[in-house]
Amino acid sequence: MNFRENIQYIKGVGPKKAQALKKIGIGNIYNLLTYYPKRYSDQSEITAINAIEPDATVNIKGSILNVQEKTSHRGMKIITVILHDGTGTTQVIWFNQPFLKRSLKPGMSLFVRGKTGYAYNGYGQLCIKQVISYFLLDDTNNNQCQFLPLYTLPDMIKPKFYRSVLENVLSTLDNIPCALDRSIIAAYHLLSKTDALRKIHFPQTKNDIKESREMLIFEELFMIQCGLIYMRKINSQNKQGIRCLPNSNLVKKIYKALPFKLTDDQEKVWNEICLDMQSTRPMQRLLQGDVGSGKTVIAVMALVKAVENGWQGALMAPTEVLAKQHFDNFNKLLNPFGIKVGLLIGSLSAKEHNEALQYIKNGEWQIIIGTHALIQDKVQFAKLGLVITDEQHRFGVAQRARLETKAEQTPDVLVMTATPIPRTMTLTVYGDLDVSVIHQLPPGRKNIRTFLRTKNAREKVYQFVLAQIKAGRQAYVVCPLIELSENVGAASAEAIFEELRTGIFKDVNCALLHGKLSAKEKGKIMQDFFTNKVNLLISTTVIEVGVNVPNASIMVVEGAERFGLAQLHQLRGRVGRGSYKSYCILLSDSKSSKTKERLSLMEKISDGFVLAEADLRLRGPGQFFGAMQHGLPDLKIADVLNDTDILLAARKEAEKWCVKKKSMREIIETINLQYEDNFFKITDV
Ligand SMILES: Nc1ncnc2c1ncn2[C@@H]1O[C@H](COP(=O)(O)OP(=O)(O)OP(=O)(O)O)[C@@H](O)[C@H]1O
Repeated sequence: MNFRENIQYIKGVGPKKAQALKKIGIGNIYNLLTYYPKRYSDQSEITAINAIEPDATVNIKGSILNVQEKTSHRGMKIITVILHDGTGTTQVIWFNQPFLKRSLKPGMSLFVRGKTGYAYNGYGQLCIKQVISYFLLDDTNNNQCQFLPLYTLPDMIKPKFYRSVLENVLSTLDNIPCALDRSIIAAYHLLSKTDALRKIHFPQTKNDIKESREMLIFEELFMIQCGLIYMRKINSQNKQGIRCLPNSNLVKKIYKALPFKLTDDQEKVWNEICLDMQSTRPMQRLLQGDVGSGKTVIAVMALVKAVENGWQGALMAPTEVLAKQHFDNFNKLLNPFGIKVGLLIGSLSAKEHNEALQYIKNGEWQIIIGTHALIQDKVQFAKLGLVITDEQHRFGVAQRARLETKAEQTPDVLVMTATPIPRTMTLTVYGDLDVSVIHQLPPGRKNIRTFLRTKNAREKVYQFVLAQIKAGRQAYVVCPLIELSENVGAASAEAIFEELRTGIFKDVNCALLHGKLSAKEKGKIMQDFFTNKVNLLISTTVIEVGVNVPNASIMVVEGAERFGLAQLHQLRGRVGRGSYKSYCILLSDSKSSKTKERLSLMEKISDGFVLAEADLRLRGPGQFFGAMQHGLPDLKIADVLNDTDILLAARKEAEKWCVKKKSMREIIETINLQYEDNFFKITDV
């Protein structure tokens, strides 16, 4: 069987349905097999119609008494089925699926899983308002299993059809590539891959679901670990890295010129980096440190070390605001020592841009700070020896790799992140890197006092902000994006800006910062904020990463419920960066007890790692990972938080297997099949 065969050619699919399936990532047969059910509906758990409660998800079974089609005043087709089960009758409502009128007939028996609510018809009857899945009970296909797999499918693809396609493919399944060797399958008492795939899609018992999940989770985590270990091996063994000498004059002078003494953690990390840079093995290191823990100074020292050894160093920041900030700070510190620092960002004029390219190419610039602009094809370095990416989760692994390829010899790579990543996840996300962590904050930092308040307290909160500003401090007000689109977010920030600027803060210099502004405008506003010309900065999350204004001591977050904890912690890290007592006030009117619980963790926990762990537990890895844009392929079935035991076992096996070159070929074939060559891209085995 050719697992890469286009799904379009499977019996019954055709071009239109294939297109719809492609949108959810199913382009070929292998994708189809590994598109796993989101959940299972236990069909034996049937709710009697007279026991239905509002706002619940229920399974009901009954016979159809009547099928009606209506058109709403907005032109939407509504199909209403009256279903009777001996205890009572209820309506089941579908929108815009007029074809149901033909397939559902009085007298037929129907299974429906759906959300309950009150009908819009004015009589307020309880009904099934949102159908999740349904099928006719006389349909033998569906009657067979107690556990009905539920998939997220496009409207056009009906669950019944989808299952028939799957059944068709599974019935002819042979020789499916499996990353796990027979000996691992036996040692861990796992199902064979073929059995696991059959049972995950067509389980007969609860145990089938459990066993098939175990096998597929093990295989998935094993593949990710093999990929990461292998990438690291290729980087470290086959490539000759550059070798720096032990620290000499320049590094020592700049170390002395720092306005503070490094913390013990900073010292430890600096030593680790020095050792990496002094070895011929290319450095591949992740530097994790909580917000404000002082990672930047470590980056500066590493860049200087590269320069002292005759190399160029590049630092790639996630935003122009941040690149500019680093550029200004680095220049202040390094210019007196004759080190040339340059800036390459998208908003340079054509002339400046060309000059920058020239200076990078001829080696005049020794340290180059930039954004994504650094990875354009046009950028050529004279002698790139060190690549630092700041906030790597905003780039992908692939982008990091692109910057590395701009060097003739394999450069040293340092990835910095302020997103505290729980330990179990570091292994999954950054399994290809060595890890250094700065836990300590610089001395003298005061805890940022955090409060959760409702909108009733808003007036009082802003009075407090005003008092702080009058005392000479600066403040941030962060507004959420209403939709995912930055456009809409700008509108909401705009409204708050207008309200504050013309109201309570009418005598204060306010500015509005959001993603719709040009990079130049953004730069100007940030400059005015750095120099205290602007006292109150109203902003969307553009300011989230890295901005360092020690005089800013208070932050108000509007609509705090819209942010994840990790993100709130990042935002909060913008204050408390100097010696002033600092505050973060979260405004939220959310009624949800879960949301309140989540936000109140911010009041209690100041350690970013502890908070990230809590966030992960509350929101689940999907959203946590989603927000991080980690650059790894989405896990198809494993959940790194709950599957920690399997993760550790898989890691152990992966380490053993990656030593054997011969067996790696098969594993990598499966990896490339599962992730469609778009993550690991391993060809050279
Ligand atoms: N050892 C130290 N002693 C005193 N102050 C320090 C020390 N290290 C760094 N700082 C100062 O602490 C502030 C935060 O440092 P830095 O910007 O490097 O943090 P960061 O880890 O990059 O934070 P973020 O992730 O939020 O960008 C800066 O003003 C910096 O000058």
